[in-house]
Amino acid sequence: MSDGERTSHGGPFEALDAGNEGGEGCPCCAAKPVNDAVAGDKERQPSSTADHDRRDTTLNPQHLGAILLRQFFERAPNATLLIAPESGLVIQANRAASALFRRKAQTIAGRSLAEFYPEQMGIWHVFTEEALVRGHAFTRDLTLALPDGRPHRLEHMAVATEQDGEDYLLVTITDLDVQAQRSVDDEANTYHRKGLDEWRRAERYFREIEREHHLILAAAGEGIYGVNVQGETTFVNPAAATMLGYDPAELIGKDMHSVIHHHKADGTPYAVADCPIYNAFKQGTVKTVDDEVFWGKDGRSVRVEYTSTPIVDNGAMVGAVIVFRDISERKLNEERLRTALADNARLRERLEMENAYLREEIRSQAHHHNILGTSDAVANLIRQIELVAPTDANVLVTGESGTGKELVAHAIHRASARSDRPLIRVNCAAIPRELFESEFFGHVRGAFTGALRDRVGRFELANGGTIFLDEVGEIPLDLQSKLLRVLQDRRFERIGEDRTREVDVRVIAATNRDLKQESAAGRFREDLYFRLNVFPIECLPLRERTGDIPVLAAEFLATTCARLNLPVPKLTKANVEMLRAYSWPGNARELQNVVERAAILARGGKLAFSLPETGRPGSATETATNAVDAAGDDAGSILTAAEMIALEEANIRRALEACRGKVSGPGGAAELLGMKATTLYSRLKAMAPPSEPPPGT
Ligand SMILES: Nc1ncnc2c1ncn2[C@@H]1O[C@H](COP(=O)(O)OP(=O)(O)OP(=O)(O)O)[C@@H](O)[C@H]1O
Repeated sequence: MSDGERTSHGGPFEALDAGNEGGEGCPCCAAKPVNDAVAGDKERQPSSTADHDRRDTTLNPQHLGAILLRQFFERAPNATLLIAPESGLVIQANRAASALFRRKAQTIAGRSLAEFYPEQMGIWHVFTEEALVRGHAFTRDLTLALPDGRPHRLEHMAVATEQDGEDYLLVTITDLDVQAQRSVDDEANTYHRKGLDEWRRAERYFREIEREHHLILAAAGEGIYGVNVQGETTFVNPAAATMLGYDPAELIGKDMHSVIHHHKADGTPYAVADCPIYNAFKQGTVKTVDDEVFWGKDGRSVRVEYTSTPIVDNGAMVGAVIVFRDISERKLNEERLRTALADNARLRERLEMENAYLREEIRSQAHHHNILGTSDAVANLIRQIELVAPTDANVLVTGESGTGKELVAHAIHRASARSDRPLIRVNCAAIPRELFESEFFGHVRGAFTGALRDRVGRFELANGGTIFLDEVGEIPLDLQSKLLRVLQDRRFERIGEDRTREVDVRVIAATNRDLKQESAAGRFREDLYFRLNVFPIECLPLRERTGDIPVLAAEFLATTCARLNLPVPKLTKANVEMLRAYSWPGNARELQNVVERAAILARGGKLAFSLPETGRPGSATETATNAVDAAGDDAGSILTAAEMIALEEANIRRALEACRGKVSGPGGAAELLGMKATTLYSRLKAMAPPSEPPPGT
């Protein structure tokens, strides 16, 4: 069969094609246009059957349908063949088929399938049979012999129909590679679209976050600014700008250190190299500074605390963010509080001191009277006091208990240039060993258990005045060295405090011990002894200056009666002699007690002294009493010093017997004798053993 014969083969579109080239003889050419779409093509030069069809203006619906079908066939994107299965000829091929077969459509129509599918006709038969039987079929077994020789993966799909007793197949050929590529492209498109959407969403999200961050930065009460690695400001929040009195625009891009951080609070220049903000990103560490100044636009300094945090981007340091707070108000309040607390502490100390002074004042009232006495001893004593008082020399007053040592200390202080400052007495015998240091030098709160608050020591209280260390021989050895230091250097520290305090104090010490002997025995530091004993004053016992007894007795009687509002009884010569005859182991204090008791017990203006029992017959005491009795109002027999000592010792022994050997405390011999326990102990030490009979017995 020739090409010309093959193209003349009829088919479903044959009626449309036959004799219609150029539109001649077309039954619908004279008809009116059916629609604008078809009419719209009129202007185009007809070049094909389809163009001719478009040019038609009057078509009946069947004709139109046929034309449209033909056009759809022509323009279908897949290669499509109209096949007569019985003859195995291609009746028509569309443009896509022409493209696939790499041949003009006209050269495909009318040709045998065997030309295009050589050696595959068996597959074709099976395929067409199936399509004819089932109405449709598809296969991927057929391949095309194309000029490029490239294997094409194809899918053939056939739909069967019948016309005028003839079977026809419409075979659509899909290039599977193209289809696969389309799927890939489509998938890629989908991904692309999705990615684009995702990206837009992320962009929106970040825009939102940035907006929120800006809002947060703007709303933050703290000043926040950022600097790049050159130290130039990259952003400033409104709070920072307001605190420093700038407009944010004035700070952006400027070297922040030289604008706001150029000097320290004391006015010295602040080198950039020392600036913690710069160091934050140079060293990659966060720096926190709790008290520095930033400088405002108007030149005023703003006290700030700030944190400089390095900003790292992709492993590289890109700058720092600085968050700061104006602490001027807080610092002011802290300073006010500190001042208030210091004032409070000062006030408390002053009150404490005043309290101590007042207590001293009350206590020293007892010593307010002058040193009395007509004896040479008292005259000598007063001379010594007058001599030493104006100097600042330390004084060591020695003497038995009750001989007037404290009275001497007060007299020296009163007559000194320090008299307008207090005299502070410390009874060293009354301080528990562990409290010595605190008592002397004070302590700070928490220095030891029970130190609930700061305490001023006695040395500090006496500053500018005099400290009277009564019973100085009782100071423990370990504290003696500290005492020596304050005497030498005039410096000391409160317990628990590093601060060294200076003090200007005159020291008057008193003791009934023989400190020389004590230091020889290693119980008292020799250097301290010499330090204290710059000017020694000895107070003689009353028994060695009995001439003072009348004056003292009269004074004690007068002051007692005045104090107790009693009539003043007459102190007779006999009374005086009786008093002179007694050995007065308790010295003036004992005399004072005896006189006081007698004043209270006086009947009808007559004094009756109740002196301690004199002891056994023939004893020195008895002798003394008898001598006084015998003398009446006249001067009687006088006891010798040895007799007096014997009398005193006998008296002490009797007191010990009466108290069953108890020396100190309530009901002890010291109380009975009217002397201090420490004095009694030193007396006992000096006494002969009890087996030895006292002289004169
Ligand atoms: N010469 C004196 N003139 C007036 N009063 C005196 C005299 N001597 C002592 N007294 C009085 O005797 C009492 C004891 O005196 P003071 O306390 O001064 O003695 P002391 O030696 O310090 O005693 P102690 O060693 O027991 O502390 C005081 O009331 C004091 O006024």
